[in-house]
Amino acid sequence: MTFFRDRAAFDQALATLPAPDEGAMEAAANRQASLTKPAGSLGRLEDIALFMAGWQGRERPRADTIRVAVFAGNHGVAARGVSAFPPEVTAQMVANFRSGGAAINALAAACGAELVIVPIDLDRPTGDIAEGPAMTEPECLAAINAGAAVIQPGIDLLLLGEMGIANTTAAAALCAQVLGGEAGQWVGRGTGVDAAGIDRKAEAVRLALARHGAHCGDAFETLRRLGGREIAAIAGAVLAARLSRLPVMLDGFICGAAVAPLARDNPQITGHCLAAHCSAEAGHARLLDALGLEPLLRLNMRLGEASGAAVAAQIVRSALAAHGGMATFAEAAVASGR
Ligand SMILES: Cc1cc2ncn([C@H]3O[C@H](COP(=O)(O)O)[C@@H](O)[C@H]3O)c2cc1C
Ligand SMILES: O=C(O)c1cccnc1
Repeated sequence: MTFFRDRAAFDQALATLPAPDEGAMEAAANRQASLTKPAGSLGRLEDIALFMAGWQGRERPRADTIRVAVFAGNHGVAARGVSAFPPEVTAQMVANFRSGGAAINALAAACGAELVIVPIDLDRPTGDIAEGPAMTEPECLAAINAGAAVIQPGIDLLLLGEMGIANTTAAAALCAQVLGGEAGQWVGRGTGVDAAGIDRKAEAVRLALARHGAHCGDAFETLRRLGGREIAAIAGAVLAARLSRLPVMLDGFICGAAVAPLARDNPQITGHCLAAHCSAEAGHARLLDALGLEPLLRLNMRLGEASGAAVAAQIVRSALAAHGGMATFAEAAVASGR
């Protein structure tokens, strides 16, 4: 499916983002104020209900149909020894997702979500970003469109995640490029590399920035040069979701890094996004801060696969259950406060 015909269509969409439905948010806020509880006593659950109301355009938003999309891609930079696992694991984990044995299978089932697995050209790893661009323009556009293709009518909330051995290195490169700072501030242990592995990651990021830094003029070019197929797909899904006013739950460090180039071009892009959690990956807290996203959870997770998003979706469900299901002061004949 071609959602974005060419890169100009992608740029155009990013430049003209729709806003949430203010009328629905106001109606939801009025409803919140009438529910049998002290004002504000459900804390961030109330904010989540208003957020969902605004993007769904409903006073009582729903989280009945939750879709989890996990994108997978392989990375040329893996050859530099930047992951604790070999690149074959990407395809092996895709098989595991399909047979139901991964963490995301269990966690998606636990939150009643439908799981969609999107491997993108696993037998064609991206170029090593330390030596050249990750993707050609058609490859990057195809990956972005593979991401956009998971958006369909009838979804209430979209959870995004990824699988791609070595993708914490690509994510660190994106962060260093877009947000600045030393490579060493953005690289972490990923799947569990040792100190020498972290040094190799930082060196790969330094080489990538030296090669591409001056050419990353916009989001598309930054994703094309430094990203990866699954990362570009996440960016495409986030942007296409926005055009349909579909709220999105971002998973961990790699998901956030996929959004960072978009946010540099248009900071409003995170408006329809929730950050599920702050992962244990070194740069994630700083990245969330830069994106202006307050994570819902801090569970010391560092898996990816949308695992954190699936856990956090339960909080959205709870928020909407309270917002939609509680009685008002008038209905319950409870005296309201002064
Ligand atoms: C068995 C297994 C399952 C995973 N599920 C997600 N990841 C996570 O680890 C990878 C990133 O870490 P690095 O940059 O160190 O390779 C990504 O595939 C990410 O989703 C996994 C990694 C492994 C090994
Ligand atoms: O933050 C994440 O999502 C993450 C961290 C390490 C490895 N894979 C994913």
